[in-house]
Parts: sequence; C-alpha cells; structure tokens
Amino acid sequence: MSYNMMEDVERILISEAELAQRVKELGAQITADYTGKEILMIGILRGAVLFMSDLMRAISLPVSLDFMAVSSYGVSTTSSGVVRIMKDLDENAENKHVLIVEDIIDSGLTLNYLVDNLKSRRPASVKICTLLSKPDRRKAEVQIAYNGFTIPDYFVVGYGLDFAEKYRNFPFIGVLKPSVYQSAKQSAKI
Ligand SMILES: O=P(O)(O)OC[C@H]1O[C@H](OP(=O)(O)OP(=O)(O)O)[C@H](O)[C@@H]1O
Ligand SMILES: Nc1nc2[nH]cnc2c(=O)[nH]1
Ligand SMILES: [Mg+2]
Repeated sequence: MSYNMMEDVERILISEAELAQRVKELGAQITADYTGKEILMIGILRGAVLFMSDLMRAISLPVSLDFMAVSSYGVSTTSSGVVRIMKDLDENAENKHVLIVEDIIDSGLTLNYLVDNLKSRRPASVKICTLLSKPDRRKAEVQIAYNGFTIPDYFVVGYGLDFAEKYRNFPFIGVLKPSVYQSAKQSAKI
C-alpha cells in the first residue's frame, strides 16, 4: 500500500530544512549558554522525541537523557487542564542542570505543572526548550528559555506531533485539513 503524506495536510507550515536550521541554532545557543556544564535533558513523551533526538546532536557538551510522560489530550485537541505523571524520571535530578524538552507549548498547563514539580527535586537549574509555542492559547504562565518557532493558533502535526497518534513521523510541521478533524470527530461520536 502506498502512503501519501500530503493527503491529510492542508499545507506545510515549517519545512524540513527550516526545522534543521533552527535546531542547529538552538543547539549552538544552548552549547554557548551551558559551557563547562553537563545537561540533563528531560524529554516529555511522546511528542518531544523527534525534536530531542535532533537537538542533542546539535549540542557539543556532555548530555544525558531522561523522560517523563504525563496525562495527554487523548484524541481531543484541547487540554483538560489535569496533569498526571504516567512515567517519572529514572534518574535523580538533584544538582543537575535540567533542560526540559518539549515539542509544543499550548495552554502551558503541562509545563507549568512540570517545572514546579521538577524544581521541588532540587536541581542546579531548570530551563525549558520548546520547538513550538502558541502564545495565543496560554492559560498558565511558562518561562521559555529556548523557543524554536512562535506559531498562530493552528492545530499542527508532524515532527513528533500527532493527531490521534497519527502523523508523528512527518519530517515537517503541517496544518491538518479541516476534513480530517471532522471525520475524526464524527467517528468518535459513534
Ligand atoms: O501546553 P499544553 O496545553 O499543556 O499542551 C502541550 C502538551 O500537549 C501535547 O502532548 P500530549 O499530551 O498531546 O501527548 P503526546 O506528547 O504524547 O502527543 C504536547 O506534546 C505537549 O506535551
Ligand atoms: N499535535 C498537536 N498537539 C498539540 N497539543 C497542543 N497543541 C497541539 C497542536 O497544535 N498539535
Ligand atoms: Mg507532549
């Protein structure tokens, strides 16, 4: 069966080349800011995985990895506001320079909760690096140290971001066709 990646996508918002360029810039900035330090990158599953794997290769410092998973949107496209830890860190964050890596900050509810949670573990520092930020949607304040792209209030997919678990493997960030939403909404009612 052939797979046409563009079938469900209205348009490409950020191309593969633009993503690669911006990831390089972020990596260089992080390398400069953390010179002489080791970084504990904490990826928020699952959306951040693609961005994190590219970002770490753009950083020329010792980097270790850990992951957290929090309760998700499910098949809905809006946040419930309730954050639950589904998978906690495997390593101790105490005295570490923690860099939280996210694919997108939307309402800010996920990271607002996670930053407070991680700060309580006495790390040496905590900063956020997100690929995308949608400031128009913010409900909770989040301080972002590194932001790849500020985008308008579109529901985007690709490069880790899903809609009902699909489209994460697209190498670009795209805007979904409204018809895809509508048919998903209808089948959810049945
Ligand atoms: O700023 P917020 O409104 O809290 O939303 C952002 C969060 O929502 C998405 O994850 P999701 O819960 O959909 O899970 P996923 O990463 O597994 O796709 C995204 O990856 C962020 O983690
Ligand atoms: N895939 C996806 N997940 C999100 N979670 C919050 N905003 C978004 C978005 O625009 N796309
Ligand atoms: Mg996520």
